[in-house]
Amino acid sequence: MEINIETAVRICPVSYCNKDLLCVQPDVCNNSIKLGNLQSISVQHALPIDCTQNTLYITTVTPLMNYFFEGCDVSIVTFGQSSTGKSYTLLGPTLNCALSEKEHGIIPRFLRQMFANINQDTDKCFLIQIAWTQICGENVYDLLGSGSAECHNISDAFDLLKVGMANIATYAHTLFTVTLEQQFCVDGCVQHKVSTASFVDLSSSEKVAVMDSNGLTQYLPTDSGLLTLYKCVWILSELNNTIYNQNLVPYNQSALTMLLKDSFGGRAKTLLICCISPLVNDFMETLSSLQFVQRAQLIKNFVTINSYVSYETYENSDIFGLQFATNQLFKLVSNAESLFKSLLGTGVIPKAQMEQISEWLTLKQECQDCISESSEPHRSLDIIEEEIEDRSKSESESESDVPNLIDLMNNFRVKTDGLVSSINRINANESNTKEISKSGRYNEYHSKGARGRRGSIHSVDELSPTLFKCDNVQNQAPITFSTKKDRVMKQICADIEGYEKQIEELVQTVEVKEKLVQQLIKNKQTKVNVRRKFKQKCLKLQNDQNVAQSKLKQAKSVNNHLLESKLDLEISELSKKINKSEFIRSIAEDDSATISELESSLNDTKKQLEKLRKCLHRKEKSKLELEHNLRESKKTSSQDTIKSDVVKKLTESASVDLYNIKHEIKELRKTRDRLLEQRYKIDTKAHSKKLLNDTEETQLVQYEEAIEAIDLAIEYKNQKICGFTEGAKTSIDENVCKLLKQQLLKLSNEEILVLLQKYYRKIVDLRGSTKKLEQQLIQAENQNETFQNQVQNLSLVLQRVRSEAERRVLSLEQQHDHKMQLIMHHLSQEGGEDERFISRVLERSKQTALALQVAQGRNKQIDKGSLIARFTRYARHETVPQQLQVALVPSQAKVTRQRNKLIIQQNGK
Ligand SMILES: Nc1ncnc2c1ncn2[C@@H]1O[C@H](COP(=O)(O)OP(=O)(O)OP(=O)(O)O)[C@@H](O)[C@H]1O
Repeated sequence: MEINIETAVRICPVSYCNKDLLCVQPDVCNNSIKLGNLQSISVQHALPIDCTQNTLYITTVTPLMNYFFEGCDVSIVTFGQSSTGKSYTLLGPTLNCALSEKEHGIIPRFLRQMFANINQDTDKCFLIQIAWTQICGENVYDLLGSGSAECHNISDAFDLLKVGMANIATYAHTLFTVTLEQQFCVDGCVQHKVSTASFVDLSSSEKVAVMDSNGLTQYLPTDSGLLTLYKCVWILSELNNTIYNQNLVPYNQSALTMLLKDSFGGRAKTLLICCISPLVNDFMETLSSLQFVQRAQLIKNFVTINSYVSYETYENSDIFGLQFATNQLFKLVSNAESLFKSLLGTGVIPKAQMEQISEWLTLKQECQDCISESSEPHRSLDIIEEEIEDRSKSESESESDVPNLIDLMNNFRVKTDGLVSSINRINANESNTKEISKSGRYNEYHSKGARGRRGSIHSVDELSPTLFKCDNVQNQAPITFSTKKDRVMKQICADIEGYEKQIEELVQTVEVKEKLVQQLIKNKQTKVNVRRKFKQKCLKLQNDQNVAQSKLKQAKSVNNHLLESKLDLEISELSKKINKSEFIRSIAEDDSATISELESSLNDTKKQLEKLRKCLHRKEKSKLELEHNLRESKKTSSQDTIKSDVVKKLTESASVDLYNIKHEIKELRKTRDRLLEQRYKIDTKAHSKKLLNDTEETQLVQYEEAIEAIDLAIEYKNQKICGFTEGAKTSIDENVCKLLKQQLLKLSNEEILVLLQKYYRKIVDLRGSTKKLEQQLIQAENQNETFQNQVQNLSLVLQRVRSEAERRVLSLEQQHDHKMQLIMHHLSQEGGEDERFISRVLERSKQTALALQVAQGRNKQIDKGSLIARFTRYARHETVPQQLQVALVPSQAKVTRQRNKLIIQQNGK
């Protein structure tokens, strides 16, 4: 669509109104500018002298928005003398005043309208990128500091505007671009439209008067960019052809014109806004600017819609759907964010809700930081995409080979189980060894207390109750936390190992494929020679056969039986030779298709390799991060210990008479040690016999409870020493406690004993079931870990089997091709077609025919798990020619196929 550059003229308002000093007047009705010399210049939009920013935008820019959303590039260029309002027209007065919407220039208004349109259109998916550069002479600088930036909403865009405005230099041309990418579904296909809106502020420049070819004075800018633009505009305006001869237009002479190529004589819909001064003193400048406008409006641009359709598959459409949904969510979130921010500003919201809102805003910011980490928006989405892709690929592969895989998996499971149980045995031995070391274990009792439940049994000299409390909380929480982290770390390490192995496999496969491709390419010419030679030979033999046949006819007609039988023999010999030659021609077939198939398979493998390397890189990064976290948490805990030590010293310094209580504690500790010894005896028995009888269990509980009671007593005394008077908080109501005490006092000794026995029995039961539950939990955890190991091992082994199989196929092909090459080379030489040699070739090629058939089915590996099928076909002895079998690496296992099942047998079994 050819469209002339559209022009608008805006006259800069002056503060005084002495009409005698004004040299231009807009004729709004006729869209012309009347000059003081009575000359009149027609333009598309002669704007009134008091034209507001809004009127200018609605009259000139709004129609461009439709072009933009249709997929056309649009360009708005402001041009004119210094201080005539070019920047004011595009942006508004200043950074701060730009906050007043009334004063907003074209760019903020355009952005606002664009986002309003986008928010209304729920059927499309949009992607917006903003860039802002300034051109100083021949240098181009980025004003945003980040190249182009993705924007999700108007506030993102305004933030960028502010960044750019703060960086603009005084005498520089600026180019602000908004790129809009739209995607939507049409008849199951995805339609894409990509359009760019450029906003160019051409800086004014000093002018020099020059005489043109007609003897008229022209004022030309001294700025190299503007001068080249003048030249381009003049040339373009003189060319009448719609398809301009690009070589005639000196776009390449300056950076500015190269950037504006599409705006002047290119594919954009362009609006040129000329800002002029009405003052008599500025008349020559005004005239010069209007002459430029006159020239520019003669230029025809070839406006095109930038759109294309991608025929994405169902899965890809789904991805598109997901992207679309994500985009919508982004919009919703940003709408909510603006709403919340404005609500916060009003100050009328109750405190609790204010807190909720600010929490929401913080969360949103955290999410955004995650997504746009290192200026790579949607980076995490990419990762997910790749990983899903990988997984779905392997899932779909496994679906097609389910029966085979089940056999394979069972086989590997047995191996893995064996490994796991042997590891368990080793672990069990280790723990037994630990138990045997009595002193070690006994010390453990001392430090941990009964069943390790209490960490409070410290000497008074060591610890205060307050610290004990801190210790208890602080020691436990990080342990679980770091254990979790350790697990994650373990998983990451396993993943890294897996990726490294897969990469190693693939690197080997790539090497083999590359070698084969090179070999095939190298041998191509020899095959061409053989084909040509044997084609000629066939023709010659057919000729001889025809001659012999006509002789035979003659012999038959004269009943010459002797000649007849001789000729019959000759004809059958000839036909045999023809067959042989045909066959050799066929085995020297053109393998261009094979080469291209192999090349594309090579590319796929390389891509896969690249993906794996990326995954590995990501895992290594996560590992480093996690290691850093672990170091940090260790640091924190050591800081806590230091803190505890300081408090401890402070407590120690308190002057309290402790002697008596210390003595009591000593006594209590002695009793506790004796009880611990008894308890240890039973516990050792429990470990050797595994199970205790009821009496022993009761004894154990008795000891434990007694130890716990002593612990409490020691703890209480410790608290007393440290001046911690508040008694242990109990959940039982004080009145209930009193009541209970009264009732207990009424009981006789015997009754109390019975009560205690009942209490102990209950405890024993509870402990028994807790023990069972604990054991079950440990078992479940172990099982879970075993399964995870199995799955990981299986997928690795499967991957290795696949890669090995593929390499084996490739190496077979390589060997086969090498042999064929030797044969072809011989055949292509003079005298190489002697009978004995050809017969040998025929014999060999019969044997290799099946291998060739398989080789023709190359690249199936990409179509899900058929690689395994190929592998098994090769491994079957009856299908592999004998010569090639010798060259085969002896296989570790024999793989056979029965219906849909793969059966793997170890050699010699
Ligand atoms: N139409 C207008 N209404 C109100 N103020 C205007 C208008 N045009 C220009 N101004 C004011 O005139 C001053 C100069 O305008 P501006 O900086 O936009 O000119 P410019 O052509 O970009 O100048 P330069 O080429 O030197 O960068 C600014 O203070 C601006 O606010």
